[in-house]
Amino acid sequence: MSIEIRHISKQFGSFRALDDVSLDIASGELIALLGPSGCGKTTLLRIIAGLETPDAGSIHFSGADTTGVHVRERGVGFVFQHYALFRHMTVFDNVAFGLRMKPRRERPSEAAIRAKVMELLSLVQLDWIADRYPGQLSGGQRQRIALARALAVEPKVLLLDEPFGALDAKVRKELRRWLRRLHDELHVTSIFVTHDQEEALEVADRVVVINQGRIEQQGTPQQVWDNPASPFVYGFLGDVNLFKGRARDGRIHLDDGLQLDSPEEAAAEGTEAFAYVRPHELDVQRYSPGQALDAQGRPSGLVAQLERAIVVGPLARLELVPDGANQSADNAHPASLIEAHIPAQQFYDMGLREGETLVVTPRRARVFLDYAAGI
Ligand SMILES: Nc1ncnc2c1ncn2[C@@H]1O[C@H](COP(=O)(O)OP(=O)(O)OP(=O)(O)O)[C@@H](O)[C@H]1O
Repeated sequence: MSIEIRHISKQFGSFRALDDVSLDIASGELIALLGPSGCGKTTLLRIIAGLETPDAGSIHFSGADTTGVHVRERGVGFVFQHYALFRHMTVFDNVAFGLRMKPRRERPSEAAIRAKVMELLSLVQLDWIADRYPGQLSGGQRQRIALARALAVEPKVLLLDEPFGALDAKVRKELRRWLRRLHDELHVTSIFVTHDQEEALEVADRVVVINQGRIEQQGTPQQVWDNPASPFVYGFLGDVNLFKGRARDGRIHLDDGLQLDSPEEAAAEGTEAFAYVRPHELDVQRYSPGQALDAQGRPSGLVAQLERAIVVGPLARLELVPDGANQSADNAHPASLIEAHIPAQQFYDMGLREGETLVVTPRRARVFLDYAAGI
């Protein structure tokens, strides 16, 4: 079943939680709604479910307007972060609940219910705990049972609101891989709400980034990661270094003296510019006098002190303080920390020490012009 979201707006008092949101979700797709706390993800999910009424706009399931359809009639399954299972019922009875509550003429026989529940429990790989009570399960097992219960009534749409939010990092990782495999088997149109970018990028076919009640960007995980549409998305999808500067003579002059190519649209002289560089996009070399200049005598990199190095596993995270001597005279901004990520092996091979002077050079930068830095 496809879902079409058309111009949805929602206010709570004077607060605008959703502002003209439109989105098409294809049948069988797994979409992640990603954004910071309070951006409106849950409100959108609740409107799709029919638990909340929009002030404006409409929701269509496979082309049919469902705006006035009651939540019970929408064929939606839910899994929430704290969707408590019935504590006094066994795992089996929890999963069977929705089937047993069906009107008599739609209700399967007890034998058919048993077969269906056991099939679902084996799908979530928990058929061996059918007789246990929720209090005897781990958090991850409980969420898998909650998912089996949601799937029992064969929903046309599955809505998951931070389903793994309360679990520890390792279990979360296992469960999201498991959810992805399950989705590949079942192909139920699913919407997954999370504020965790790694989770969204790993699980979803398509990621929809929401900020302050509006969609900032949508695309495959690769598309949004490679080409963030705004400073907000850039900052939200991972660590980033922000360098400020101005457009001059067709190039971007950073406050640190470094020059970058201007973005495609011609930058008006003097326009404020923000260059975003991910920590792994910085080359790091040991400094020697004169080395940080290009053939025209312009800085080719930023001279900075290695203040701290954190080496964990295969990665060395370097915290660098830009060298004031290399900054242009009109620099009004205080030096901020630069973070560079290099392979741990390179760190050891170079024999880097805290306190040394290094040169960092962006291999790639994304420049946004005259744009309030959204991070
Ligand atoms: N019933 C309500 N009454 C008043 N304000 C509300 C109500 N529901 C949500 N809000 C506000 O609307 C905004 C969006 O809330 P929503 O729950 O959709 O955010 P979210 O992106 O899901 O955040 P989180 O990740 O923290 O759950 C928040 O500022 C919230 O305080």
